Amino acid sequence: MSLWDRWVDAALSELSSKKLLRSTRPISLPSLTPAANPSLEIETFDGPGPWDRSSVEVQIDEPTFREWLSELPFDGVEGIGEDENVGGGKMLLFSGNDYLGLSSHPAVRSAAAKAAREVGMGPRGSALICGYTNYHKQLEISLANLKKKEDCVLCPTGFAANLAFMTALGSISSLLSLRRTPSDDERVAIFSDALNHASIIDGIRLAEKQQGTKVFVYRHCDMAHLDSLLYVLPAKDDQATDMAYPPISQSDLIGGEFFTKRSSPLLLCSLFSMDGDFAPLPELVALRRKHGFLLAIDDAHATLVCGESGGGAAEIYECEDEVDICIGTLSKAAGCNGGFIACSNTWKQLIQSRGRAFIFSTSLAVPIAAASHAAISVARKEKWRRSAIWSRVKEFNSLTRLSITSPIISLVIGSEEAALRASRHMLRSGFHVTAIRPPTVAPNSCRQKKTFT
Ligand SMILES: Cc1ncc(COP(=O)(O)O)c(C=O)c1O
Repeated sequence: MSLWDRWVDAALSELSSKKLLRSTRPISLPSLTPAANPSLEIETFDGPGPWDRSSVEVQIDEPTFREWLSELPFDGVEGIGEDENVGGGKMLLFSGNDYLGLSSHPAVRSAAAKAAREVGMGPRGSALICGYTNYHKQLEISLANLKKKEDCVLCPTGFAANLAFMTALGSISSLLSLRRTPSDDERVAIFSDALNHASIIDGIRLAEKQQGTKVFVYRHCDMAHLDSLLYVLPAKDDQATDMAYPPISQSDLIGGEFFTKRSSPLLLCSLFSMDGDFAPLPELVALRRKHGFLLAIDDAHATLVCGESGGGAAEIYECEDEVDICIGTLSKAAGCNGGFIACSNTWKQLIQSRGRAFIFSTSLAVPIAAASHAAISVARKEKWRRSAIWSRVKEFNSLTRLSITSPIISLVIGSEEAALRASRHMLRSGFHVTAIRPPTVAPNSCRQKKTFT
């Protein structure tokens, strides 16, 4: 049992003694959809069908298109005259995150439609009150299997999943310092990549407000910097550093052993949404073995896209066992909506009892849970979808001689004006690509972000 497992156990005992431990009890709805009845077939195909077009083809009407163009700078050549037909109409989406095109898959549509017909949206309430059903449970099981974890917690969005995890994490030291504000050396040291997604950053800010954490930001993907930051933490248990994990005693929990290099969680995106680069997971795993931190990844862009069975970035590097917590979203390659945290049973209990973004939010509508479950099954079976997207990455590299490593292509252009001008050119050529600019990225690194879907 790791030190973190012991702390989570101790936090759960504390919650239990205060009668603050919460758990979900599913409401049983008629199980006529594949999400609730796994024996029902999910339709899959050996190659793309006409439905795949509808996930990338969108329609923009002319007034909207005209207004949009008028907000973008042009260099004289491209002025729009009052009477000029600017186009609009059909455009190809190069800006979405529906990497496998599952939002329009027949099995996903049918699961959502059947669930809506049978049960409507499902009980509207938070999961702890009445919003958790057999459909949600089924989805949690399939996500836990996909991520090779004991269990899973569903949240309304991926953003909420990061907030819920972080507040649960931030509650540990306050719970274990027994109502006192945790002293400096009782706080949990959180390590975060400089280019982490806004939801991780906001989650960390919330955790900081709970006064039980201290944050260290390391330079983007810079493992030497991370290693050096992990070393500057006071290691009070130096004689124990060769042990797999030092034994924990009551005085460890209460009396100031928190802020050691073993007590730090590390949070990062596995695939960074703005740069399209992967976190160096093998190096992180080596550092985890050296320092013993809790490794939590946000696998939002890699889930269903990476790995033989779509298990995400950790599956590529065969290090799923070394990832303690895997957070993700159902709004990208699953083509649906919602967030999740794949974790151990005990972490699930803690998140359900302390993760405010989980506790105080209405749970996913049942048709979304049913559709997401169908999307995961399809993505696991239709492996050709993953192969197709990775061959597009290879093709792009050989055509452009650029070396992108994922379906997210980030072309850094520089100034905001230049990025907007490039967007205008793409829009007029029929490609829906928007400029990414501050506050999403730094002022001088505005870019065109394109995604292969
Ligand atoms: C890395 C990352 N994490 C979390 C999220 C949030 O997911 P959701 O859209 O489901 O809230 C996103 C994108 O939206 C993301 O890119």
